[in-house]
This record gives sequence, structure tokens and C-alpha cells, in this order.
Amino acid sequence: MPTLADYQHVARGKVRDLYDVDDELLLFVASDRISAYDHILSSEIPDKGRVLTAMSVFWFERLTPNHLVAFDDPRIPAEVRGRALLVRKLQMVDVECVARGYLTGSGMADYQATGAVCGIELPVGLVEASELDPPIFTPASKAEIGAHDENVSFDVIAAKHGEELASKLRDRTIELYSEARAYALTRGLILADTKFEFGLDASGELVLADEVFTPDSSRYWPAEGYEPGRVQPSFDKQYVRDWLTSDASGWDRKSDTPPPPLPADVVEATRNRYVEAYERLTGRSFADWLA
Ligand SMILES: Nc1ncnc(-c2cnn(Cc3cccc(F)c3)c2)c1Cl
Repeated sequence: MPTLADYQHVARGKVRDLYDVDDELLLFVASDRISAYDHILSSEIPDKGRVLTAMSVFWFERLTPNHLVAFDDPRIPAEVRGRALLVRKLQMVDVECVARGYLTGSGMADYQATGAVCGIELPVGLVEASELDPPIFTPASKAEIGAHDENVSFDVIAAKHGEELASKLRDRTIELYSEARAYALTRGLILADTKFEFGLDASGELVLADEVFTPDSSRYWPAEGYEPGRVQPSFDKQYVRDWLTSDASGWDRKSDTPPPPLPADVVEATRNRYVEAYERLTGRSFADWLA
């Protein structure tokens, strides 16, 4: 059985890492790190990496073609088993493929400033968390470390990647999101938006890569209590956000100081929310994940 040290570390994200396994394969590792307010917190959430990996696997089983090769395999080091995926190497398309079914975050900000998002004119009178039906494709260009992705129009993507690939990215992004949004609603979860990354395989086919419909790549809201006109609570991160912005933390979000460590009860409650999201979504017990 190999250890992580046997594989070259080829990319580091805020809460995930990528290792080179061989000519064909990469190891996609989800950490227990959590970020909030653009800071990577010093406190980890036990099992977060395992829950999010189990969620990606649930969706990869349903949405093909994708890059997943294996999740329970002797080439996966024991230290990351359950929170690491063996994936096939693709020629990644350098576009953050975002689908939005609700207006929030940078989409809401762009709408308030211009009445549009990524060049898509929206109806007047929309409010925070308004539903967008049909959902919209709002691509972004990956930002440098520490900056936010920049929302760009479809035409910018078409100019860079060609009309045909841009249209495939848009159509596949909307199709996958629409299917997952409808399914999540039946489980009492609103999938407000999501970010995909795609790659091209040797035959030029578009393949779903990266993580899929995790609470790090998507906004999940509880369906109960949904009400447009106000910022909805994040299903998984709200306890962390509320504590960090409460007097109890002693932290000033506007300062550039790093957030303080989380109290044990906030860590525990957050772990429980990740497990609850997985179990509600999949109908499976998290205890059974790679038991
Ligand atoms: N199947 C693939 N083939 C080729 N490249 C990638 C690839 C490269 N970068 N990323 C983003 C990323 C994923 C995780 C941890 C990071 F640090 C960065 C994904 C993938 Cl998923």
C-alpha cells in the first residue's frame, strides 16, 4: 500500500489537494479544512473530507461521463482512504462552469449593479434568493490565489474556446444542475447554485471532473424556511458564520486578522450538518461509507 509521500503533490486548493499517481491517474484529496469569509480556518471539521468525497461519488454514479476511476482502491493511501478519489487525467477546460438556480452572492451583486449576470438580462424586481427558472449559465475565469473568480459572458468563453465547446459547456452545466436541483428538492434541500470543472479526454469528449455538488462547490440551503428577500442560511456553514460574526468570537470580519479557532460545539454541530446533508441527499448512512 503506497503512502501519500509516494505521489508528487501537483496542486493545492484551499481545502483540497491533487497528487500525481501515474501517466493516467491523479489522486484528488479532500481535506477536513473549512473556509469562511475567504479565510481558511485554523480549526478542522472531522470527517468533512470523507463526507464531501462520499457526496461526489454519489453524484458521479449518476452523472456520466466523469473522471472518477475508483474510490476504494489499493493505490489510495490508507491515510486518505475515504476522502480521496483516483481520477483519470484530462485536458482541463479553463472555465469555472457555474449554474445558478437562485440569485445570490456575486450573481446578486452583478444584478443589482447592472440588471444582468454574465451578460444575461434578468427580469426587474428580483430580490436576494429569488428563484431563476430556467437556471442560468454564469461562467467565471479562475482567479489568482486569494482573489475571487471573475464572472464573464458566454461570448468571452466562445471567443476563447470556440462556439461549439462553449455551447457544450453551457448545455451540460445547465442539464446537470437542473437534474440535481430537482432531485435535491425531493430530499428537502435547495441546491441554489453549483460550480463544475470539465476536461476533455483523448477522444475529445467532454468529461465532468473535479468535485461535484458538494457543499464546497455548491450552495445548499434547507428547503424548509426558504423565503426570497433575505440571505438564506447555508445548510452546512451557517453555524460557523454565525459564531465568527458574533461577539463571542471577538473577531472583526472587516479586519485582516485571521479568524480565531472554533469552539468544540460549533465544530461538532458543523460536522453533524455535513453528515445530515449527505444522509438526506443519498438516503444512505454515512457510517456505511467505506466502513
Ligand atoms: N481529472 C483531472 N485531470 C487533470 N487535471 C485535473 C485538475 C487540475 N487541477 N484541478 C483543480 C484542483 C483540484 C483539486 C485540488 C487542487 F489543488 C486543484 C483539477 C483533474 Cl480533476
